[in-house]
Amino acid sequence: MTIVLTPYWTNGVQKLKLAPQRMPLLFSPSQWIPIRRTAVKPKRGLVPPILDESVHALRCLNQLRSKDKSIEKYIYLSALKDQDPNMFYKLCLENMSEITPVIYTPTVGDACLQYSHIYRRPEGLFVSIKDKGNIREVINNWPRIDEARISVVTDGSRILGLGDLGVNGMPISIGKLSLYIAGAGIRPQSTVPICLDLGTNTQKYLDDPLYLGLRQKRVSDKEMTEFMDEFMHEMSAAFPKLMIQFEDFSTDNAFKYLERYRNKYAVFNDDIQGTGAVVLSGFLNAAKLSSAASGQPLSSHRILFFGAGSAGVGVAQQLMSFFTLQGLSKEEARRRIWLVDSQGLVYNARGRLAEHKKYFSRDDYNGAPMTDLVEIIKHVQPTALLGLSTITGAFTPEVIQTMASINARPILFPLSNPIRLSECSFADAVQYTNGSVLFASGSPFPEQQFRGTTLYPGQGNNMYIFPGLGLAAILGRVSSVTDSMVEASSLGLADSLNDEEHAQGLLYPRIERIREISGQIAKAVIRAAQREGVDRNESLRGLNDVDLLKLIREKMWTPQ
Ligand SMILES: NC(=O)C1=CN([C@@H]2O[C@H](COP(=O)(O)OP(=O)(O)OC[C@H]3O[C@@H](n4cnc5c(N)ncnc54)[C@H](OP(=O)(O)O)[C@@H]3O)[C@@H](O)[C@H]2O)C=CC1
Ligand SMILES: CC(=O)C(=O)O
Ligand SMILES: [Mg+2]
Repeated sequence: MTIVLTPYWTNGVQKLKLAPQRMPLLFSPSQWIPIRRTAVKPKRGLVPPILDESVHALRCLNQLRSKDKSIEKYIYLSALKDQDPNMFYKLCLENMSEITPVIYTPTVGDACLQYSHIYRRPEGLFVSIKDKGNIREVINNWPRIDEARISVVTDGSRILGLGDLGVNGMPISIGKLSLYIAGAGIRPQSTVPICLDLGTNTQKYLDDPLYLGLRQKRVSDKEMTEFMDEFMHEMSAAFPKLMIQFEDFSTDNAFKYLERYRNKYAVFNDDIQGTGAVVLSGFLNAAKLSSAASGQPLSSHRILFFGAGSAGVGVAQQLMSFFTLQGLSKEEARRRIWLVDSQGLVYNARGRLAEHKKYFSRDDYNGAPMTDLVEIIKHVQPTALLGLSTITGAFTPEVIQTMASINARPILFPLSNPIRLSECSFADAVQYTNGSVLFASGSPFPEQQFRGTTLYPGQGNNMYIFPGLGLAAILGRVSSVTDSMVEASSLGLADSLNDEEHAQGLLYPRIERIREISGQIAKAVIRAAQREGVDRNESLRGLNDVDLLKLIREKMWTPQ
């Protein structure tokens, strides 16, 4: 333990105090300075004579656009957020569709891959296996404990579809929280990005002299569970008002720790539940258009998942409610879903299966393993093909054409991230279905011209869900995040398409409307929490819907 000069702010004035610190001056200004600091009038002579805010926004935007490489844009925006958070979030809000792909997928994937090389300054909290037994001490170093409300926690073991990146996963926690702030007006000082360092099994990083994490293989399951139990206990003790979002844990641990903590703490897994909710929402809109074209009822849809990890199975679980909402029983809903993993079609007679695949494993097929996707499509006759496999280009022209040959409007959702791992591009989906495709991808694709018409791709990404869900958790002071709350977020999103978006055949609303949408989602989620009795903010219970929505909007932080 060392004694260091710790900066703090009082009445807009920076001061220093002597304080014991484990991590001396480890925090960037945007984390320890109250955001209102930029409102303090600078002294004469310390800024240029004419510094108009709106002109300065244009100046920042021009600087951003002058960079050729996405990673350079990421680095620029990261510095801007550190130096002038108000300007950063103002730019985000005014240019959502341009900036989201830089601070989030796909570019955040590159930022993670290169994190140890592009690293400039500390941001977020690192808790390592070496801290086991003393985790409270590390957490107590966080400079704004009382203000913390939302944390995104990753262990870096499955970052997007890029594999085990170890401590290089920190930018995913940072990026998700930037979207919480931009998308739902969570106060910046309420957010806590966390990366757990439990080692990495990626040799390239262990050999990299610049790697920022521990040089050791991942710890055993037993040691990780002991660590996680201590971490969760200390987090809830230090931050009693915090909701935790688990992000990009490898599939087995994603399911394990969600089940272990979901009834004890306010936690939610973005890859299982957030992805499930966003896909259910887009699927509800796509299925209506598909059924209108085929004349078949909504309940007759058949969904084939290519990829059966945390995301694939999480979405499959959530899509059960698509069918139960149409009046089918759970068993009937289950039978309308098929999974494919790296060994092909998932069915009981195939042999031992991972626990998370068992529920959807088919008992109506006993033949030889079926591994060819075209053959599987011909066997299943799906109306929808969803990709969560990390296999680039798995939806080949033949796969897409086969889907088009059996459906008037095939639903194709290649959802793997980042963009280079997408199962197909929007251009291919349009070309090989003759423009009939109902499309959503995990990362954004450009619109396409087809026979004189502009066709728009959807972005089926959990970024539409978690900001509103998190805002609801904070305002409703929920004790846990229930399945009904997750479903409510999905239905709230599905309902948020406006007339213009409907007319353009969109499956998701335009990202520019994210604040409005997050407000609607937050309202729906708070109502669900109230119905289930997990809300602890009694003052919201007496509000009618109009007043609740008004209050939600008033509570959103806005850059000054
Ligand atoms: N759009 C969104 O909002 C989100 C997208 N995702 C994306 O989903 C992807 C998957 O994530 P996650 O589920 O956690 O990852 P996993 O690695 O756990 O799952 C991948 C799945 O794909 C299967 N698979 C791998 N190779 C093949 C193959 N050749 N043929 C068929 N199936 C194959 C795996 O099979 P097996 O089980 O046999 O190993 C596994 O079931 C990632 O790219 C991630 O970015 C995740 C969350 C949100
Ligand atoms: C979007 C997201 O959470 C993922 O790809 O993991
Ligand atoms: Mg994720």
